[in-house]
Amino acid sequence: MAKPEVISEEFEGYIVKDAPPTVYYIPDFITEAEEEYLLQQVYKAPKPKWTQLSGRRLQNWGGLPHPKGMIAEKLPDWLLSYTDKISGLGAFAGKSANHVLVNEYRPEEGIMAPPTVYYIPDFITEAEEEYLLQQVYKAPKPKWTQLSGRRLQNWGGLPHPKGMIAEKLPDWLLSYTDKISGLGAFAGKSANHVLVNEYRPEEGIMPHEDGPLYHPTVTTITLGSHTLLDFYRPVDQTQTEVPQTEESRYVLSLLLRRRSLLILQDEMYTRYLHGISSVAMDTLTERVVNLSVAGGQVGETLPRGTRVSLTIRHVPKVCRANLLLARK
Ligand SMILES: O=C(O)CCC(=O)C(=O)O
Ligand SMILES: [Fe+2]
Repeated sequence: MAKPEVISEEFEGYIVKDAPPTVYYIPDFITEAEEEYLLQQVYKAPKPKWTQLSGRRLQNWGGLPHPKGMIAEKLPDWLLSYTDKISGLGAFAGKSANHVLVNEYRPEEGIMAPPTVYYIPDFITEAEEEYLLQQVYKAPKPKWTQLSGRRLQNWGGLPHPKGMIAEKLPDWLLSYTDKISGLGAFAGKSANHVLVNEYRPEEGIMPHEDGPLYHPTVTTITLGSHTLLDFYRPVDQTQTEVPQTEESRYVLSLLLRRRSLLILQDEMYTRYLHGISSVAMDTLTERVVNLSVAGGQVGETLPRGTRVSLTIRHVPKVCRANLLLARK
């Protein structure tokens, strides 16, 4: 292999041998005082600057990278002096760094996400399913919101960028949300929000992302009927030659049987869109990746009944005053 281009003479001694020839590791690049200063600045950032992921939390500086172009924001001075120093070493081939990600890992945390899909068949019993359906249909009519293709109930408060005004979950939901939180689905936090969706046959939900207001874990209890939850790659804005149909972006499906629990985390949640197609019957294919646990044969068709799903989540941003009221 050709001798790597050394970005700056003074680093020649720091090339990591046996690694791809583009790795430099520089011990004591900053002093102890600088380390302390940078940590101070990181922890001085306002709370909303942090995004909690499972296994780490992060701050994004400089703008959100996007296929169509980042809407650049000026880096704060405390970062600029370091990014300029590193750019000055030629690390970016004469360009300047304009983006910084701050990651914080506590002991036992890490970036290697654990498997991100859990499917638990028969998470609840038939009696529990019946009880939950009864409670859902006992809710007063105004609790329902009719959307095209489904109707829903919102419990726990309305998630909002400024913070959710939390409302206490009713006991019939709390026993299940607590059970799921107890499994560690929300990295030690407790679920505080439940969306109830009702789909009749031929109803569904367009491929979508759930957005940044939720902890990156979604857990779903399925009641009444199975469905297929489909995953899609987002539209690739950098690729314009070939039209990107829904079909070409389709990745895989999960069969959600009634009484099952689905736990989706991180990548599955942040990288792909999810949706349910508006059909009366589902045909199982080899792209349904959990057939062996969910039970089903490729080629089999399953007629849909009315499905009620409980989408259980943790909304990290809650208005403080109401947090106290929301507690038992
Ligand atoms: O019903 C489901 O399982 C999915 C619901 C969903 O994706 C949502 O409400 O955001
Ligand atoms: Fe969703």
